[in-house]
Order: sequence, then C-alpha cells, then structure tokens
Amino acid sequence: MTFDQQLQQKIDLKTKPIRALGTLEDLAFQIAKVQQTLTPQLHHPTILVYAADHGLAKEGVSAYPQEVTPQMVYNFLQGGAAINVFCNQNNIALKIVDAGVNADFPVHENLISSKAGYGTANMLNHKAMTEEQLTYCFTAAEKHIESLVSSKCNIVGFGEMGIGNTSAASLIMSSLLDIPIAECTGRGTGVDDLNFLRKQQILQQVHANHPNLKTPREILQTFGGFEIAQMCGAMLAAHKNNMLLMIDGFICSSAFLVAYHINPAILNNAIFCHQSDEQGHRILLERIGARAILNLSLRLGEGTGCALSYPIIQSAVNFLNNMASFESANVSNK
Ligand SMILES: Cc1cc2ncn([C@H]3O[C@H](COP(=O)(O)O)[C@@H](O)[C@H]3O)c2cc1C
Ligand SMILES: O=C(O)c1cccnc1
Repeated sequence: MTFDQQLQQKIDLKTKPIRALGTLEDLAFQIAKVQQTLTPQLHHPTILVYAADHGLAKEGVSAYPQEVTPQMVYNFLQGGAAINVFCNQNNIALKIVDAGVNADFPVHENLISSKAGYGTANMLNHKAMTEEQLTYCFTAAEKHIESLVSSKCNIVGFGEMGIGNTSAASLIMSSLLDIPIAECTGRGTGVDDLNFLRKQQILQQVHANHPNLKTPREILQTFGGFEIAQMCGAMLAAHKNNMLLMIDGFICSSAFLVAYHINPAILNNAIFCHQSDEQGHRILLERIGARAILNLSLRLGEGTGCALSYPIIQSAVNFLNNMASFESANVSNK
C-alpha cells in the first residue's frame, strides 16, 4: 500500500460512516501527507502579522486614514486588537512584523523590526518598491521563518495590517490572473458608493500606468505593499521548511497567489482558513482550486481567519490520532 492509501484507510476505518467528518477528513489527509506520517502533530502555532503603509493611500482608496496603520500596531502590541483576543483564546503565539510602517516604534518583545521603508511609493506614478526593497523583503522574511523553525513551530499563520492594502491585493490579483480590476476590487474598510467608484477608477489608472508586467516578482514589486512582499517571502520559506501555512483573507491570499506563481507546490502546504467578504476573494480561491474552512462574512484581516479556524485544524489532527477504529472499539463496520 502507498502512504496515501494507508492514510485514507486510517481515516476510513475510524468509527464513523465514510466521509462523515467531511472537511476535517480533507484537512487530516493534507496535514498527515505534508508531514509524511500517520500521526501528525501541530507544534507552537504562531501567527505573524505583517504591517506596512501604502503610498496609494494618499489617493483616498480607503475609508480610513494612513495613520491607522501605526495606531493599530500599538494596539497589537498592547493586546487590544481582534487578533490578540483570538490568539489568546486559542493559545496561538503572535508576532507583529514592522515590514514598512510610516512610523518608528520602540523595542518590544513581540515586534520584529523588518522595515523595507516608510511606506511604499505611490504606485499611481511609480513602482511601489525598488528591486532592492523587494529583495530585502524576501531575505528578511526568510529570517522570520528560520526563527520560528528554531522554536519548533510547524504551523504558521499569516495576517496583515496596512491601510490601502486591499487596493494592492486587487491589482496583484487582476494582473496575475488576468481578471478585470472591477471583479477584483471590493470596499475594503467600507468605502461608500461614491468612493468605491473612485477606488475602481484609480486602480484602473494604476493598472494602465504599468503595462507589460511579466513576472510575478515584477507584479509584486509594482503593486505590492512591503507587508504583502514579506508575507509572500515568508510563505515560500515556510514551504521550504515543510511547515503548514494558514492563509487568512483576501490580502493574505494575494501574497499567496504570488508565491504560488513562483512555486505551485506551495499549494500542498496551504490551509485556506476563511473566505472573506471582500469582493474578489471567492474568485481568487476558485481559480486556485482552494476551498476555505470558514465563511463567517469576515472582512478584517490581521490573521483573524487563521486564529478562528485553528481549533478546527486541531480537531482534524486529533480525530486522526485519537479516535477509535471499528476494530479497536468493536463496532461493526457495515
Ligand atoms: C481600525 C482598523 C483595523 C483593521 N485591522 C485590519 N484592517 C484591514 O483594513 C485594511 C485594508 O482595507 P483598505 O484597503 O480599505 O484600507 C488593512 O489594514 C486590513 O488589515 C483594519 C482596518 C481598520 C480601519
Ligand atoms: O479579506 C481581507 O483580508 C480583508 C478585507 C477587508 C479589509 N481588510 C482585510
């Protein structure tokens, strides 16, 4: 029997009708296959929240001002954000990464300083970042993952904070998947009808001002925020270390999309935690053949979808390891 057959048999012989644990069975199969063991384990779950500012925010593409990015970083460090609450609830370690916020922060045990700049350039007229900044993002992100590996973490979630970053995510998605901007653009933090129209027009303009982008790297350099670039680099590094990746909402998925175009095998390690209400996320997931665990109409980011779905991921591992089989429990199979 192949490993996959043994694993499927182990799942099928648990005391339940075939497929009765639905998505949990898929998760158990995926996790055991990544770890190449019939008894997978989750160690030191950690969420990295990448924060950065966006030059395009000056164009009024968000319902909130750019200052909210550093203010939310302080909130994360003080333990007051949604992601803090859900991580505490589920015993998930949380680290905040300053990937390029337009402010300086004091040293803090939960803050990783990884600044690629004080916000990206305004991509209406410039590439968001230089090649050097993109390279820095990838190199720095590898170090974040190395540090998690040395603390024996084998499952990492990604979250983000950056006013204006739904715009960056929409542009990346539209370019990589060749889908019109309008289908990839949502209301983000909740822009009203008039500003939603303006947001779409600005994004069309940005798109038109950067023709002939060829590689995923070039697309990331042109539209990406520093937080999106560092998430992308960290995802690639986490995959290289055979970790499980928890992917959050729309923005996190746009970083994943770039990583996937660089190395499609990363899909094997990725768990899509929730389907965001942000327009475009459903289509993005569909296009890569992914199904999210939760659909709670969230549109927050920060990694909240990862923190909320972690107990379900744990349940998948626990049923595989701890549930009785028909034989061990003396239950008739058929
Ligand atoms: C208080 C607050 C907390 C947040 N936490 C995450 N986001 C989310 O909203 C932002 C993206 O939406 P847009 O592209 O419309 O700016 C990101 O920072 C994202 O993480 C927040 C936004 C706000 C206002
Ligand atoms: O899905 C997301 O990641 C998202 C949606 C809206 C605002 N911030 C994040």
